[in-house]
Amino acid sequence: MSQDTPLVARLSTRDADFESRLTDLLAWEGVSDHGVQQAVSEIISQVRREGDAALVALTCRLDRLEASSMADLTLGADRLEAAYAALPDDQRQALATAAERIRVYHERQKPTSWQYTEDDGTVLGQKVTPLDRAGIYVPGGKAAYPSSVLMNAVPAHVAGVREIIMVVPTPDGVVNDLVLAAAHLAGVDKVFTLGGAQAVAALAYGTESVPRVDKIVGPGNIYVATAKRAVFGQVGIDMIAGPSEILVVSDGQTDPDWLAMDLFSQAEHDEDAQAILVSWDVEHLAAVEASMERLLPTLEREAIAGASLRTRGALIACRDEGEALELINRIAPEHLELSVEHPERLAEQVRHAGAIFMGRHTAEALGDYCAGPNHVLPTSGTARFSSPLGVYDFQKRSSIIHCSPQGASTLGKTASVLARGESLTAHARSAEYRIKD
Ligand SMILES: NC(=O)c1ccc[n+]([C@@H]2O[C@H](COP(=O)([O-])OP(=O)(O)OC[C@H]3O[C@@H](n4cnc5c(N)ncnc54)[C@H](O)[C@@H]3O)[C@@H](O)[C@H]2O)c1
Ligand SMILES: N[C@H](CO)Cc1c[nH]c[nH+]1
Ligand SMILES: [Zn+2]
Repeated sequence: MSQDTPLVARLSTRDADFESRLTDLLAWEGVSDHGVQQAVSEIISQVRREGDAALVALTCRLDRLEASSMADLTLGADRLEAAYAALPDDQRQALATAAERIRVYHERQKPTSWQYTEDDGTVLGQKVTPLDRAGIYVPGGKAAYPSSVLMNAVPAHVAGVREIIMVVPTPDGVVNDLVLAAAHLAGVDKVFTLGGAQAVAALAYGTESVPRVDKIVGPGNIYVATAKRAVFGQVGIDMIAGPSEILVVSDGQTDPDWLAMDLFSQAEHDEDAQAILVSWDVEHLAAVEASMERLLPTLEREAIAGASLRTRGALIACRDEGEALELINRIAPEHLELSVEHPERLAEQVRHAGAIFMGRHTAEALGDYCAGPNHVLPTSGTARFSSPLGVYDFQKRSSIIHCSPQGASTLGKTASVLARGESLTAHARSAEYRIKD
C-alpha cells in the first residue's frame, strides 16, 4: 500500500456508492480465503498423521523455534510458578485484581440445574455438567496476551472444568513470563508452546503428548479461526473470535484524541483488525482524523495500526442517531463504544454487538483487561448469533425425564399414536408396554 493512501477512509451514508463501499470494508476474506484454508487443512492432516513429530516440525518452521522434541514445547507447573513468583509487585497485583474481577463477574453467569414435578409425579428437568477437559488457545503471534489467559481460564474454573490445557505460540522462542504467571494464577493444568492451526489440530485430535480436549475456546488469527472451524464436530468450539474490531459512535462531544486512541487500541492488534468511527458531526470526524494523523507516529506499533487503518479503517458520516443505529446492527461489531451523552437510549436499540461500552469514559481497553466481562468476543458480524465467552461455554446440559407409573401410562398413549404415525412400531410398542389398562 502506498504511503499516499489516506490513513483512514472517509465514507458518508449520503454517497451513492456508500452501500458497496461499506460491504467491501466489512468483507474479511480470512476464514474463507482459499490459500489459508488449504494451508490449514494440510497442517491438520499432518498433525493427525504424524502427531508430535508434526508439531515439532511445524513449530520450528512457522514459529522459528529450535525444538527437537515435545519436551522443548512443554512447560511444567514449576516453570509457571517460578514466573509468577518472579513478577514485579505491580504486575502481580494487577493480575490478581483482574482475575478477581473476572471471577466475580463470571460467578453471576453460573447456570444451575433445575427440575419440576408434574401432578402425576413425573419429574422433568435439566442437569448442568462441566466439560471434562477444555483446550484454551491464547494468541501470541504479534503480541502476548496474559489477559486472554485469564479471560479463558477463569470462566472455565468457575464452570467446574476438570482439566484445562493451554496452548500459546512463542515465536522465535520468546516466552512471555506474564502469560505463564497468569496461567499459574488461573490454575491452568498443562501448557504447550504451540500456536496456529497445528495447536488447534493437536487439541482436537490429540497426539502422544497433547491430550485431546472436549472443546477449544479462545481467539486467534485467521489460521486459528479457520482451523477451529475445520475441527468443529470433532470437538466443540466457542465461536469465531478473529481479528479485533471496534465501532465507535460519537455525538461529537468526546475529545478527538481519546477517540483516536480508542480506535488505535484495536488497530494495533493486527493488520487485519478493524476500527470504525461513526458520527453525524462532520467537523468532529475531521478533528478525530487530525488527531489520528498526529498521534499515530507516537505508537510503538505504528506499522501494524497504520496498516490496519489504511486497509480496513473508516470514518463514517451519517445523518443522525437513527442511521448510526442501523449501521451498528448491520456491522454487529465485536466492541461497540457509545461515546454519547445518553448511551442508555442508544443501547436499548442495539441488537447486535459483542460488548457495549457505555459513555465517554468507558474506554474499550478497560474491558480488554479488568472490567470483568470477557474480552473473547464474536467478530466479523458473528455477534448476530454468538455471545461473549462465558461460563456457559464450559458446560453442557442433559435433559432429565423421570416418569411415574401414571405419567408413563399417560405419555405412552400420546407417544404410541405419534410413533405409529411415523411407522416406528418398536417405539410404539415400547411405549404401549407401560400403558395401564
Ligand atoms: N476476538 C477476541 O476476543 C480477541 C482477543 C485477543 C486477540 N484477538 C485477535 O487475535 C489475533 C492474534 O493473532 P496473532 O497473529 O498475534 O497470534 P495467533 O496466536 O493467533 O497466531 C500465531 C500463529 O499463527 C500461525 N501462522 C502465522 N503465519 C502463518 C502462515 N503463513 N501459515 C500457517 N500458520 C501461520 C503460526 O503458527 C503462529 O503460531 C489478532 O487478530 C487479535 O486481534 C482477538
Ligand atoms: N481487544 C482484544 C479482543 O479483541 C483483547 C485484548 C487483549 N489484550 C488487549 N486486548
Ligand atoms: Zn484489545
